[in-house]
Amino acid sequence: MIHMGLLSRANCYSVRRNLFTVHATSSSPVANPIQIPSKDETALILIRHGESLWNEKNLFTGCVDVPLTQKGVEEAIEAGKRISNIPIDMIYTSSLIRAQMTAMLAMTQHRRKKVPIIKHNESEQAWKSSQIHSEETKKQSIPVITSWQLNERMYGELQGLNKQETADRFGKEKVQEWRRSYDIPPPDGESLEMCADRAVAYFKEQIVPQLLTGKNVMIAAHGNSLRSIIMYLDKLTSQEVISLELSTGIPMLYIFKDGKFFRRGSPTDPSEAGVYAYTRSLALYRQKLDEMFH
Ligand SMILES: O=C(O)[C@@H](CO)OP(=O)(O)O
Repeated sequence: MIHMGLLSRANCYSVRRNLFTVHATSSSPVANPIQIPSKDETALILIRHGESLWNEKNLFTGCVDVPLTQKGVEEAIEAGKRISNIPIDMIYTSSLIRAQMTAMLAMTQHRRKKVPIIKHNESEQAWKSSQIHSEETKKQSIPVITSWQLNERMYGELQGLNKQETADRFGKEKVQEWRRSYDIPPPDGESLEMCADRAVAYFKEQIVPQLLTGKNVMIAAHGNSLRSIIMYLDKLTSQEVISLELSTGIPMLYIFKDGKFFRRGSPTDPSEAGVYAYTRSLALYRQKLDEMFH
């Protein structure tokens, strides 16, 4: 049992990180600590970007394109170590720099040392100009596809506002409703449902076909675009998704087998790809810690 009163700030942080890599319910421990998918399986890694400069300042960020902090850089490198043994054939990121930085920094740690290369798809000319003309070199590279559909939920008129000040002004409940409810959008912004309409559609149309052809995929994206994808993968209800909280920079692993997704839960040590807080009690615990330190 953890006594929060006894925890120093530093301890709390590490407890929080460990807490969110442990799944409190279902999935059994993974027998193989390296978690390499077997032949008829492919890996899907989801990772929320590391801490950004606006996460640090506690500002609503949404689609504003803010880079990582030093801590975010370190989180991305740490995440890379956790997944360094898992094969990756394709990377999808949002069009925002914090997700792209996270993917690239994580890949610096990968055992296979393949080169992640951004495929410029903004125009036919850009695509053509970035072609590689050696099959051998292609084999040693990992295509990185960037897409706005994986961007963070657009936070509308809240973008740039301080989260605490907004809660003081509009009330904690209202702000929590904007931040976590499924279908209530913040003023002039996207609800999670609206974000899911583009992110999950993109996942089904673009990413699932890659998994079906045997490619191992990593997605580096955002708190809410990933919450919507996880909601789809884990068949969470609009009520359940309210409690789903994603920490920055913790990679999560799914195995795709026979057309189905299996979440790899309960990692056997803290250096492995983990899972996020899925239970209401863990989410509430995290909220308490957030309130203590923000
Ligand atoms: O500000 C944002 O864009 C998001 C993620 O940092 O915030 P929230 O925690 O409300 O989803």
